[in-house]
Amino acid sequence: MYEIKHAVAKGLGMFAKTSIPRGTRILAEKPVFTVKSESDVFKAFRYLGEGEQREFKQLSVNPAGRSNVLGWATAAWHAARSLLAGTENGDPSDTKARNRPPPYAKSIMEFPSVLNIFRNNNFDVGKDKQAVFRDICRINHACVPNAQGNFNTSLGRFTVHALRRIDQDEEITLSYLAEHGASRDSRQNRLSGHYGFPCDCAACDITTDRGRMGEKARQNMQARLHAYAEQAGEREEPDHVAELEVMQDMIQMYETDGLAGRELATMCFAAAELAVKVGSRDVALRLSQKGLQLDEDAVGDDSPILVESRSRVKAMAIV
Ligand SMILES: C[S@@+](CC[C@H](N)C(=O)[O-])C[C@H]1O[C@@H](n2cnc3c(N)ncnc32)[C@H](O)[C@@H]1O
Repeated sequence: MYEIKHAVAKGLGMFAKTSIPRGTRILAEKPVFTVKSESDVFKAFRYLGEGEQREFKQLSVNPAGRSNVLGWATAAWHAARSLLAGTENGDPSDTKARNRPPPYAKSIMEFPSVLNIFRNNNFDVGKDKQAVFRDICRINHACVPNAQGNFNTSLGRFTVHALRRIDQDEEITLSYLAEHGASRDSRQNRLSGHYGFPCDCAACDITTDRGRMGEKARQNMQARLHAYAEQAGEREEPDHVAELEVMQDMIQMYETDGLAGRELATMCFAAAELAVKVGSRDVALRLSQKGLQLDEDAVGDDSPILVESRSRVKAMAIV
């Protein structure tokens, strides 16, 4: 369904080899390794096989990232700790470790580049863990992505689903951000600050009508949210009708901009709950069905996330 090839200035990227319908599971990949914190990265890396280490080292490096002096010092510290605590001469009670093959990477000097690659390529897989994947790590970011990645705990794999139809030869994109209503500046700051790259996606290109319209819609929405929050602060009781209107406008803004996926699904469920509170059962039904469809497209019907969303809708008792 996909191939990995050059994506101009972004390095490599993942492209559709055929037209991919909305909701399709494009891939379900097992992590190369999973860690709970950066200090475990070198250890995890050392226990990869030689081939896997080679593949890991071919993932993209971030020259502008946190490879500064402090970064190198932190890296060296983790590496030294990992080598000193190494199980070669380490804890004799760790029987699992004794049965493992010897680690391949032994040099502290290797660690800064390992950490840089990890930082540039890890994905959250829930329970405060991060993982690195062979193919998924080649998927570039877009602020209005056409696919979404989620960790499916029952499969033990990270899945990527098409959020809309993806045309043949179109680049498959994910969003590295958790929320998408923010202005271009704040998205750019977050992506440069956290991931070290200036985003060049279509939504960030304000030289085009598409980019400008999306930006204007976000700014209007933020002004609306701000005004609503100020009014709400002055009220004694919450005004659920006004709140529902704001949420519906926000949902509409996301949809008009081409955003879909779990964030929008969650907004639909929250708005449906408000609609139940104000007695608009039809609105609640429409919003909750939309939310379930968005979730199913983003995670697939074997995902525990969808099971949870279905229970959330069931608890609204609207059908
Ligand atoms: C997880 S990797 C994605 C795959 C990478 N392009 C490669 O060659 O392996 C993340 C890196 O890709 C590049 N990248 C991803 N999305 C981008 C975007 N929207 N604009 C510019 N660069 C991007 C950045 O260099 C970023 O640090």
